[in-house]
Amino acid sequence: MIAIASDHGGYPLKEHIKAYLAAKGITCQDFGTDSTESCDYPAFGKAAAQAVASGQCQWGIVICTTGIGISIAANKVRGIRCALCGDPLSASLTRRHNNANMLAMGAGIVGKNLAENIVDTFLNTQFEGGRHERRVNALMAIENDW
Ligand SMILES: O=C[C@H](O)[C@H](O)[C@H](O)COP(=O)(O)O
Repeated sequence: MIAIASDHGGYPLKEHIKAYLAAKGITCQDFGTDSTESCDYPAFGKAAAQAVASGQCQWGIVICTTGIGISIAANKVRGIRCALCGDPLSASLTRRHNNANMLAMGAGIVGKNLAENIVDTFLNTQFEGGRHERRVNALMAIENDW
């Protein structure tokens, strides 16, 4: 199960990715928004991130116009490593090195075909562990410093 969310700027791409994944038999739990009517991205990024952090969903995908605001929102939730990716190599490396559990994309930055490629790469790439595990552990420990 994949948590998916967007603001108005990401809504059309969210709907496209949902349909794309559904055609592959992958189900998304949609945390909104439900139209292109103007809304505020923090609540939607937070809702999808909480679903991932709680274990309700394995992965999260969040989309706004740039991908920046909604990725910041998701990364405010404890346990989340949300990577903003605009290309498949970044999607691959953030899974291999950062063990990212959420993907953010900018609907104004990537087209539908590129977004599909980024999503496929993200979902099909494994964490490498090793030296990266030490770094990810140190990254998450920052949450306990404050
Ligand atoms: O980081 C923020 C997102 O890209 C938003 O989608 C964007 O700021 C929305 O802007 P507007 O209200 O002008 O559509």
